Amino acid sequence: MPAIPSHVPEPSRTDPALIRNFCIIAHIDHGKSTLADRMLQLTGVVEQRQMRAQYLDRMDIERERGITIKSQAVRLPWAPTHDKSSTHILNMIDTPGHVDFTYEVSRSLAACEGTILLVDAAQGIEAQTLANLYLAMENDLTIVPVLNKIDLPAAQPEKFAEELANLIGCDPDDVLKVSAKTGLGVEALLDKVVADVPPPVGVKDAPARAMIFDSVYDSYRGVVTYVRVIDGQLNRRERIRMMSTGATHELLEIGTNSPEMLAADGLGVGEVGYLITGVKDVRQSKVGDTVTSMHKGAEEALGGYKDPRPMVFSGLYPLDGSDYPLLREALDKLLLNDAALVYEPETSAALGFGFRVGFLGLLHLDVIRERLEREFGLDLIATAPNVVYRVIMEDGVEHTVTNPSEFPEGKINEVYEPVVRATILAPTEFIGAIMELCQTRRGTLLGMDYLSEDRVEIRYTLPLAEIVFDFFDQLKSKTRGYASLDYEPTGEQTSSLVKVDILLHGDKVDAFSAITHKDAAYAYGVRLVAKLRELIPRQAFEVPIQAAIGSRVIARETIRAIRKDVLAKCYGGDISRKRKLLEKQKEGKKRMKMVGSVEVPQEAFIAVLSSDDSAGSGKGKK
Ligand SMILES: Nc1nc2c(ncn2[C@@H]2O[C@H](COP(=O)(O)OP(=O)(O)OP(=O)(O)O)[C@@H](O)[C@H]2O)c(=O)[nH]1
Repeated sequence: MPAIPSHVPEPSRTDPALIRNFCIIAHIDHGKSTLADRMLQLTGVVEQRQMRAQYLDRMDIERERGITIKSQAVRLPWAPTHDKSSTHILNMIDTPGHVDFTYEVSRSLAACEGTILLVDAAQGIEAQTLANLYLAMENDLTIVPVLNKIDLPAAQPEKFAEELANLIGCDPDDVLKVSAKTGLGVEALLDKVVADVPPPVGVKDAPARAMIFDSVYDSYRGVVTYVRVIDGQLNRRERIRMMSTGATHELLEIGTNSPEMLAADGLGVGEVGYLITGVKDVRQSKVGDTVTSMHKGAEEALGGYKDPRPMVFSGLYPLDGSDYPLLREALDKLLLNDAALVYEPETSAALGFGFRVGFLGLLHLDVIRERLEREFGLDLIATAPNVVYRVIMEDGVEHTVTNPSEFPEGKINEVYEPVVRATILAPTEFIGAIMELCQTRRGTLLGMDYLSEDRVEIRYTLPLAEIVFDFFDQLKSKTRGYASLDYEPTGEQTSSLVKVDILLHGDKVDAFSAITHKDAAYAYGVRLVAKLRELIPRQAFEVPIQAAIGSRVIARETIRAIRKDVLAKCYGGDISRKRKLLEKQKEGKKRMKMVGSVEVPQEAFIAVLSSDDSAGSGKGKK
């Protein structure tokens, strides 16, 4: 491993000609984090003994699941092999690979001039490789194609080099072949980044403009904001202005990450680093916003700022009602670090007090839920995830529905649901199975391209609601795990959607209301009613369970009555035994929820909401 270069240029005074800003885009598990680790090691910024796998993924959940959620930037000094005297500064921006976080990927790309397109040499191009490649092309980035994992016996570097070369229009020989695991070829890759990625261009004497590409809450220092300076410079202690809100802050600290924070006097053209202003909430320092100086600042923001918009909603309820204040506190804390999270209090007749929470997608939902349970010790029930509907009434009044039980009654003119453009990559033998699945999910075929003889890219428009449930699991099982999926929101469409209510003894159970396509309503009703009949114990009176659209019942089951006499067994006069039985019954009652006049065990709610074949359970992540 090379030693740390003796001369590392001063952060604020780096000549832009020596800077290379790049990121790594890859499909999940193709080895981005491992490659980043190797680069940290080779450039000497992390010493061998401090090295731990996935150095840049700091959150526990990221580490356990092996996924990157928050992007990070790190400054790597590198003197290319052919000229050891010119130390360059490579700013590597690690981007999240998952579809829920596409907006963060696109911001990270906007902070770079080049990107490493990393593809697993045993897998080939996958859906996210393509999605990210298109994003990189839109941003005019120089693309450095790389095949990873060439140490694997199953690797087919020649075949996939051809595939990659066809895709981006280069020579197969220009595709670098590396092993992020062993380090083979990684030095050559760093040299190629220096040679191929253009240095940043910006106007040194112009008013400062820096783009925020990440913003992270730190419990000691407040919000740490990651920026790329485009024009001018930002200096320590000056007052800065956030251009989307006009808010001004004092720049308490500015510096670079190597990979730990290193304070500097300022950041100049093309540089990547962090800012600390003492703000306590990432919403005050939004990804995509432009930072400028308060005095003689820039007039025009850098384009592209967009507020994150929640796509999927779910109700979160504490199992133990007395945990409600704790849940509120926990959500407030997570909000500090997550500008995409939205929530508001909600009450459910069946589940009590809780929150309706909005997420970017299913992975985001899973991560938040897991953090609430793990970091705050909460036991939660989550209602089936649903998308956001726009309902226009006959009198022109418009409703935005984020909770199925609030779907308006009365005369409805039109219902709009969000749609996505989905890209599926798979071996050609599965084309039939994939098309069948997409058709049953109300998909419209957009097109199909062959990437090579045996791999195909299929594009569909699909309602988001059909994807958020178990689509990905189904796709995987129908293609023996070979298909990959990516999707991006593309707007909305009108659909024949109805609300199905579930009634217990005539009372609606709000937690089970669902919005479905009218053709799927009957199946949903029948399934839920049958399941509830299995799960709800017999009561002292007969209980009908019905599924209904408005006042029209579409499915029905009945729980027959019993006379529940726990003391019947206690013939004779053994008082202590009687007392024991009565106490046991009292304990059981505590875990019951009353829905109208019916006692429903909490387990029944959990079983229905968490089972795979209900209206969806959040298991469709990738
Ligand atoms: N054999 C071999 N395995 C590798 C190589 N690079 C990465 N891996 C393994 O591939 C798996 C995925 O690697 P990661 O670096 O976590 O992948 P990633 O692309 O960062 O994944 P996300 O963060 O989820 O997007 C890990 O088990 C790595 O050990 C390689 O060059 N050779």
